[in-house]
Amino acid sequence: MDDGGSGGVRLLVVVGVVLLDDPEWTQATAGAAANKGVAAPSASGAEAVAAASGTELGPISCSGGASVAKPVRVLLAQRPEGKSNAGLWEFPGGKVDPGETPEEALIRELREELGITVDLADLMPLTFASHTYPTFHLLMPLYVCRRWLGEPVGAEGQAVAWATPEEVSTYNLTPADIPLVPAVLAAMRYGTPGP
Ligand SMILES: Nc1nc2c([nH]c(=O)n2[C@H]2C[C@H](O)[C@@H](COP(=O)(O)OP(=O)(O)OP(=O)(O)O)O2)c(=O)[nH]1
Repeated sequence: MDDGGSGGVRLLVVVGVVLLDDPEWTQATAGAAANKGVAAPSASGAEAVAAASGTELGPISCSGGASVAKPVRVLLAQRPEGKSNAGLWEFPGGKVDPGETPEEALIRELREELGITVDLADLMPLTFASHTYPTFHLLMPLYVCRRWLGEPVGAEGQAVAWATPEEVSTYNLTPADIPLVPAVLAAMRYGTPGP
């Protein structure tokens, strides 16, 4: 088959997640989460991650006794030294192993990388990345998740940070992730269908 003269491409399938700490969603579904025995992200946990990663929390200020709503935030992970794209930020996830579905791979990666447990029903497809790197072509389905069990930490030593919509574009993202930003911001600002 004609491959366009490129000599063939090595396709790498990776899954990623837009993990959202969404205070409005958490309030709206706290009962449902409790019924399922699955914890929605707690503010204290998110604050702990932010503190550990040196990230400033978004504005939680009080004026005349009225509290200002906390912003929705997305979890970004920094690629460690010694790996490709070291120092750049990405969405948590990783490669799909042979015999795995993308969702199985993502659930496994999130347990290994962040120490959290995610239910298949809480993974909503958002968009995908399709990007040519020098040695492979990356195809990455990107999911949204607003509910998980545990507090996300950089379980493999990687830095993690919670970013507000305004902060997302201040992070140096991997080249494949830059075109994903509008869809991620849309999910943060306007929500996505699903649980
Ligand atoms: N998980 C994840 N990977 C991404 C993103 N953007 C992006 O270019 N990638 C690339 C980086 C890696 O080459 C590959 C992910 O594979 P991996 O998470 O198993 O990475 P790895 O460091 O173990 O692999 P490698 O770079 O050593 O080959 O996809 C993203 O947002 N999330």
